[in-house]
Amino acid sequence: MTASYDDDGAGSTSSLFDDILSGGRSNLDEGASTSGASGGGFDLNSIPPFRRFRVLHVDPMRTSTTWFHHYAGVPELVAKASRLLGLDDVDDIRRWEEPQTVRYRRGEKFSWHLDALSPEEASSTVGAGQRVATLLVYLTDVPSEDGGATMFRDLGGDDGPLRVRPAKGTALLFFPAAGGIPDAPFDIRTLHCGEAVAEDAECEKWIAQLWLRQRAYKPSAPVGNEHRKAFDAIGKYCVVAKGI
Ligand SMILES: O=C(O)CCC(=O)C(=O)O
Ligand SMILES: [Fe+2]
Repeated sequence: MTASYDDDGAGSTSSLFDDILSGGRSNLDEGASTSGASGGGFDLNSIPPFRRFRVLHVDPMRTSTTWFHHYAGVPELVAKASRLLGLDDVDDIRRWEEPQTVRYRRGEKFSWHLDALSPEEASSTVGAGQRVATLLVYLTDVPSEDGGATMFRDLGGDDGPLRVRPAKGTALLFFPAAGGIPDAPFDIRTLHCGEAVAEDAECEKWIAQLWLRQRAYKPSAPVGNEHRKAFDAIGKYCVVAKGI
């Protein structure tokens, strides 16, 4: 279930992680926004290297913090994710939801949940349909004593849930809506959580994540985010996208 996210020559993966990390860590408190792309008296979209959109979760299920990115801000990530999934044309690249970066500080977590969307949302003929793949890239190492594992309740053994330990540069790919009970809109075996980072942890947990939908997805954040604006940049990393 885990896959190495090593580069195959298309660019430096570690610099991608480092860019996300430095980009995410600086400016963290410079005007968070709950509902729009600007806040704190300036436009968050203007902050390099990634134009970001921060979501403050009101849901106690999730106490971490999420930033939404322009596709054009993380073309290497989108390109490599597309290659990993075998997506080979423009219409498929349009299926990605907004790339996101998530930070978990001490004590922060994301409780048990399914990534698959509700039957109503998934079966609607308008919109992008179901989430068919989750790609989660670990941007930091989190040692086992510091918690922070991605845990799958039903995929473990006698010792409890399957625990995927965050290791910088690795990725976790799973399919929230494939298989499982016939005709069900999700696979219950993918029930998972982001374990709380220990209260005395020395490190933070950072991940990047992407969700792939069945059909073309219309991004809602940050303002002005569009797949097509990233096509040229994606083409630098993704051979199949070069014909765009
Ligand atoms: O942080 C994790 O390990 C899991 C995150 C997750 O499941 C999600 O964001 O949907
Ligand atoms: Fe999830």
